Amino acid sequence: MSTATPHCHASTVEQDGLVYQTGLGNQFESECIPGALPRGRNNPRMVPFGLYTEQLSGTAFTAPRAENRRVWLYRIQPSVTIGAAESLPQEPQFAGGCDPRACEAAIDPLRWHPYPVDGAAGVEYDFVSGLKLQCHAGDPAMREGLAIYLYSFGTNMKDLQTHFVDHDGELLIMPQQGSLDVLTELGRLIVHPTELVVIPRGVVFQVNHFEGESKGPIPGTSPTATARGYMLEVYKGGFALPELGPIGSNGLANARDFLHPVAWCVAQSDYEKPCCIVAKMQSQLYAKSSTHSPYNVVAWHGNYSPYKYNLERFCAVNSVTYDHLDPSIYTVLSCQSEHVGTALADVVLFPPRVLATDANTLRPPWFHRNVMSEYMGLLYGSYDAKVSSGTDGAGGFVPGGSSLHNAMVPHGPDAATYVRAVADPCDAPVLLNRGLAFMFETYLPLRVNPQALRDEAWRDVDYTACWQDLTAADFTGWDWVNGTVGTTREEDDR
Ligand SMILES: O=C(O)Cc1cc(O)ccc1O
Ligand SMILES: [Fe+2]
Repeated sequence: MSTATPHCHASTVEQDGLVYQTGLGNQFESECIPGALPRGRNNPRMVPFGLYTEQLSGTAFTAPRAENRRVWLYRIQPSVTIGAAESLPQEPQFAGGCDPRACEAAIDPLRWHPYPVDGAAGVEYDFVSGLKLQCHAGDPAMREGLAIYLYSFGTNMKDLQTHFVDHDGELLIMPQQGSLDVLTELGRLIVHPTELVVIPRGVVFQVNHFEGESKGPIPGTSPTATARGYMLEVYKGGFALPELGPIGSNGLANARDFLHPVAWCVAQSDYEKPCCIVAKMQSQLYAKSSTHSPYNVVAWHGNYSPYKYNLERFCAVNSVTYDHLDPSIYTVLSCQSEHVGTALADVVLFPPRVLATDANTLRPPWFHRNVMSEYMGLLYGSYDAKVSSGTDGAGGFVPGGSSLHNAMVPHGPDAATYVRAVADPCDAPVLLNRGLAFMFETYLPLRVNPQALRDEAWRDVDYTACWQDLTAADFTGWDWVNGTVGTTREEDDR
């Protein structure tokens, strides 16, 4: 019999000097002052240290157990002590001068360069005022739909003493350039490019530049540079891991790679400082002034918490025989609609991977028209369906850029990619690692911010030219009258 002491690995990890709790969907608990978290019950009359108990729910009380999300917060003062709200002018936040209801239908394939923020002007924005609505569907008042934004900022929210809370939706933020220091009621997360962070509906948070070393594939991004990236807001429900079906119980994004913060409370000396909480409700912005910090949660337990995930941990599955499969195999997170298998929003990754299909498979994506709308972004490098992209200096689909192929809108590989792929003998598997692209896919047709349609410095107005060199299949000499009559098909013509 072994006499060795068994090792128990606590399910926490350390990164950038912070501790995170691992998993997704499990019940977490954390206290930043020992003894602050009540044991054995949720709302004792005598709370340790005289803290106040507050429950924050993310689903209806009666939602099925598997979907039910809520967190118990033990805080210095309850959230209701924050002052009354005053409405703010609609502009410039969230709309970039555009009411989501004023967004326009888009029927052509669309592509954008990174949002042009000129140096000095860009620095003036913080995360909230630097949000630019790009596309939108549905209505937060009906809890149906989503919105897609770009963000860019040079100013820290902490320097303005501002915080943000979204009553409308769960937020998924993907930095493309510049690491983020995200402070939330439940704790702090450092988020680097190639990671994503999810902020549940109703959680107060603040986004600042990370003052440590900015990581990710874009080296040398200094803390004072403009940070930029993408943000997806779902008006209904929240994100969860996709079902795996016949893939089995492992693969794609593994639950243990999701990192949740530990309780983090502002020091007593910094607590009573006036600040402003910007709140969004039904696409309208409000300002609430507070005499104290919202980061006063000393302990919490539950399963409704922000989290981050490193996209480089994604375990991709693909065809190892023939044919290019549907991109749903790369789903990281999904926000389902009532219709089983149909997403309000899928977050899909195109990770570095081996292409191992046989010699008679066209390796890039096929031409297609999809009932779902496809919004794409590029985190670094280039994307395999677009030769005219990335580092060749020719513009096209570049890091920080984006594209939209709305419901049923035709698209596919550009002409240069197609010609190159047909000529490729595909006689061996290849490692495809030229970049990292992602897609937000939704069953709703999207409407576009009119500015995003008209701003010629932002929109890539020549996008559709990339398909114009696809020449017609050549049937010269074919007898159209008699040619097809009575022809038989070879049985196995692969
Ligand atoms: O349009 C795109 O580039 C995204 C995409 C990629 C793919 O491999 C298959 C289908 C698809 O929509
Ligand atoms: Fe597509």
